[in-house]
Amino acid sequence: MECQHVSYQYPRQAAGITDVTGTFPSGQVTTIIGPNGAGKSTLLKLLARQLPIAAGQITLAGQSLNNYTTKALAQRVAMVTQRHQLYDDMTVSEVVQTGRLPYHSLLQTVPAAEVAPYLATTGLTPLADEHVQNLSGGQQQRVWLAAALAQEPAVLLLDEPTTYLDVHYQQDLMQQLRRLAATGITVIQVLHDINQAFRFSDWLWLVKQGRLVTQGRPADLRQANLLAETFQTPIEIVDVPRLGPYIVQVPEASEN
Ligand SMILES: Nc1ncnc2c1ncn2[C@@H]1O[C@H](COP(=O)(O)OP(=O)(O)OP(=O)(O)O)[C@@H](O)[C@H]1O
Repeated sequence: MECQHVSYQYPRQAAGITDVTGTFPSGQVTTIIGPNGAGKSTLLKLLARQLPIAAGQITLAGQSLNNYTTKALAQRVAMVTQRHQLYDDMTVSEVVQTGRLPYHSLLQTVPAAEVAPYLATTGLTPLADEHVQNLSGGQQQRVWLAAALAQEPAVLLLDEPTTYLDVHYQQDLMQQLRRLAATGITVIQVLHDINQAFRFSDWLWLVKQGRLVTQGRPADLRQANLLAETFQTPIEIVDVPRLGPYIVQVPEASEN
């Protein structure tokens, strides 16, 4: 997936995305990082075609995103959604069945057995008949992931997927995303934890004020100055035994 000179502006707002050109390597995990309000979620929405680009082009497999029919796009691009009230009365299995809609005409015609593999890979098989509203935040997060995987997408988009997860499940999810990427899925996520981003990504996008500051491999972007400039806060990189380089935010020079 690629962005070429992509711009977008929210109606009657100065904020948006300005002239973004960059790549999301196939079969790899790309993480978009940057300060609050930088435009990370907006970028994901543009990649999912949930917002119309004002200028430039986004391409998927060499084709403009705009050339795909809604159904063809849903068979290729899936966004792991945030919690949605619409799903409250549905069972886990039913929500995951919605992910199969791009391949069927009606939800009623999606065979329940078709979602078994997605329930299994997300560890949800024992919860298949539970109502989504009765699950914990972390379990619900896995339901949204399973529904997105049921779309059999080439590109999987995730906006802050670790939000409701404890440290154990955060790590679990990051490893699962790496495994999905190894199967050929292009994973594109937004994370706030920059150390997690550096540790679990193949490729990083640094965004600030609606622009792509730079993109590259984590090892190449792990620079205190670059990160301090992007996040507007003093940053040092320290070496943690058994973990390696770790990015820490340090007090301003005037603080004690
Ligand atoms: N629906 C909207 N209408 C108008 N402006 C919006 C809308 N959504 C976001 N914005 C503005 O666009 C800019 C980018 O927002 P976006 O949510 O993409 O940033 P972000 O990098 O994901 O931020 P955060 O890290 O805080 O989640 C912000 O200035 C925000 O106020």
